Amino acid sequence: MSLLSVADLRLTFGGLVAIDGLSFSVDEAEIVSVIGPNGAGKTSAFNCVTGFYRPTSGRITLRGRDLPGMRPSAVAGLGVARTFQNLRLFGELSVLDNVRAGSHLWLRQSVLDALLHTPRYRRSERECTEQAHHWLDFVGLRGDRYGQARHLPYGEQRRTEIARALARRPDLLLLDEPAAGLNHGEKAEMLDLIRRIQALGVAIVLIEHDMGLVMEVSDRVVVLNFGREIADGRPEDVRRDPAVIEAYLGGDPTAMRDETDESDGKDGSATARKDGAGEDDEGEDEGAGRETAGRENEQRETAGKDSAAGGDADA
Ligand SMILES: Nc1ncnc2c1ncn2[C@@H]1O[C@H](COP(=O)(O)OP(=O)(O)OP(=O)(O)O)[C@@H](O)[C@H]1O
Repeated sequence: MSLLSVADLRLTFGGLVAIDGLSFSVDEAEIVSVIGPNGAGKTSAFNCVTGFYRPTSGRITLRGRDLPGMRPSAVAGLGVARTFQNLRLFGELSVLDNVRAGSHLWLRQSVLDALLHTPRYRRSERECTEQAHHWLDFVGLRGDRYGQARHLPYGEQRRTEIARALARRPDLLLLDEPAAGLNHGEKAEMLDLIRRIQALGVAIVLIEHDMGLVMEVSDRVVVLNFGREIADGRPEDVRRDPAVIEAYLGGDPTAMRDETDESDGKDGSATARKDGAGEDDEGEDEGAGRETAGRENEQRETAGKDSAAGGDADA
């Protein structure tokens, strides 16, 4: 049985079909990348798996257990952790406390324990802090872990978010554009970190625009275009698939080469550039319109979730 199974997933927002019949599975300790142009439905798929969105139809199961309808906290409790495209750290809290927030899922203490500072409470708090240090070491955090998270450089904040997700001890980790905004050296470190997470036995679903990283690290690649799945296979097969080259890269086969050497900029992806979906191109083509709509909706979603879901910022 697969760890995660997504079958015929469909998600609509009014008349807009964000996901149109997506099916894929992820085995234990496997790395599956989900790629596609801006607005293809990648983050929406993550949101369906993690309980942030309720799919219109289709099935999502984790070790055979149905997920749709569960709250994000319940999905997290089953061993699914995620990071966000736009970082969601608690900026005012220390780096360490951000990661401790991930470990709290495992604490065995009651409100009474906390109020009375019982030995059990002190023991579990100590364990939580040790765990947080462990995961910060694991991700290779160099910055000050006692300072406020918002003062860390961007790349270090990304590592902190991954440390917090790992502190939940997930079986499945969903990483939404972990290399976005990183420079060349940081991307190489991210690749190494993803491999080390896999070596722990954790399965990873990766959304990433950096084709070099995707091709290097993935066991399988699923390609989405306008909500539809157009390919699912090994990286070397997917990069040669004519449908992928045509739909995703505008017919330019060289665009799927490792481009990490060519651009270190934020979202330095051939996809973003080649399909003309830049934010300045609003209304020029369908892709641009979808991206703009996506950003606006993401902001709405973020605002809504942050207030509605409370602790879901760390879900
Ligand atoms: N909450 C929402 N309300 C309305 N439409 C939404 C919402 N969330 C996503 N969409 C729409 O669904 C489509 C897919 O968006 P999604 O963010 O999943 O794409 P994506 O592939 O992750 O894009 P990107 O690479 O830019 O992050 C877009 O057209 C987007 O505008």
